[in-house]
Amino acid sequence: MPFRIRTLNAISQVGLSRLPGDKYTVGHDVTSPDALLVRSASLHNQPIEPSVLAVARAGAGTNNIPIAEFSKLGVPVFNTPGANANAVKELVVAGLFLAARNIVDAAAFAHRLEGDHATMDKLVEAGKKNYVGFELPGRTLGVIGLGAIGVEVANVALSLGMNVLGYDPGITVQHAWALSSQVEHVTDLDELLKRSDIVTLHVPLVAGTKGLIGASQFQAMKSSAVLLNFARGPIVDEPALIEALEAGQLRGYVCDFPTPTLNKRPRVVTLPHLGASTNEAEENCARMAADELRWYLEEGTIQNSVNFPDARLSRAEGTSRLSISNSNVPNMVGQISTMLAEARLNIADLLNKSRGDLAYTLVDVEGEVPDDLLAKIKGIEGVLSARLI
Ligand SMILES: NC(=O)C1=CN([C@@H]2O[C@H](COP(=O)(O)OP(=O)(O)OC[C@H]3O[C@@H](n4cnc5c(N)ncnc54)[C@H](O)[C@@H]3O)[C@@H](O)[C@H]2O)C=CC1
Ligand SMILES: O=C(O)C(=O)COP(=O)(O)O
Repeated sequence: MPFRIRTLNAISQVGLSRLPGDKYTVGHDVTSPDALLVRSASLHNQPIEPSVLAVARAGAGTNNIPIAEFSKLGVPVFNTPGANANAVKELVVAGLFLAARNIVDAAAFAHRLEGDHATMDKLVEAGKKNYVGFELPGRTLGVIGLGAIGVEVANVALSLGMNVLGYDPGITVQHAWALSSQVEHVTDLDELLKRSDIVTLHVPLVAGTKGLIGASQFQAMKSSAVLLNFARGPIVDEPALIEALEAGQLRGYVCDFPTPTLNKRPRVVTLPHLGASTNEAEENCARMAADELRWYLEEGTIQNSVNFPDARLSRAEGTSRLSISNSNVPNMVGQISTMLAEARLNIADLLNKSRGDLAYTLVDVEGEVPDDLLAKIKGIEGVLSARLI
């Protein structure tokens, strides 16, 4: 039976082509899916179908996915780290210039001009003084969040002649290696806010980052500063943002997330969530997400999950593979191996990995695992999901 994958959002064909037709049925209208392949569509407040074994987000942010709910059901959620970072970085660089040169308002002014050549020339010369900007070299950029995107933004800003401050209490070793040593590491968010001419956000939207930039952060910032938000709308407290703009505490706001309140506001530029919308990024993300699902469905391999540990076990020949998700509590492997021993099944290989409250076990068993034994394993207290591959 082919695996059934339901796609939500438009997923690049380049990625979908990694799911061969003889093994996969893929589409928007696939019923009883084994897996969901999603971009930004929200899975919150939707029933989780019992057929779902895995979820892949073709992209970075997983705030549209109820990860805790999927964890309780033993369902890994995958994302595609770094696959769209260059696309976002390029739009953030555009955002720096949009802000520094008043490009959106200036272009709108030019677009509205009417008359013959001579009239327009006069209007241009009279109007351009309203759009005088500033240059980037020597200005300070504060980067909040130094992950795949933040690191790229910080490094490119140095090449534009900017001074760069970086803040990320949870920076990974891998990203610290990729970050230029010329980026000044700041451990106090307020210090970054006080010293920056432009602040750019590159953190995920989670409970701890909702409203990360609020009234007191706007107070800390220079009144001439610009805030860029290509991460997620709710990371900035919108009422506090409006107040800061109206009180002259903030020069401008450039973001990727239009809202009814922000639209058409002076000194606010909203783009329609375009950060990852390049052919290259869409292909990278879709390819990676499709591979992650394929590896998991066909081999039980876990790579780039946001809730489960990485797990890979080379397959012992002539074996049946059990893929088991369980609570990270003592004696789970003991109970599983006892059941296999009682059924006179020999274990050829076994892998057990944990992450937080969750653990994942792959067991290669010599011979066939009967359905009633699989049902018994599923019935062990603490086993969240189990299947035979
Ligand atoms: N506009 C768009 O189309 C796109 C937006 N995004 C957004 O950008 C976010 C970041 O993406 P990546 O860089 O790929 O993710 P990432 O996981 O590589 O990096 C996120 C970084 O933020 C840091 N962080 C978390 N909480 C923090 C806090 N309170 N203060 C400072 N740093 C904190 C983490 O330690 C991590 O290093 C995504 O979660 C998503 O929301 C991502 C891709 C496209
Ligand atoms: O990867 C992310 O976090 C994004 O925000 C990209 O969203 P999208 O896939 O373009 O809907």
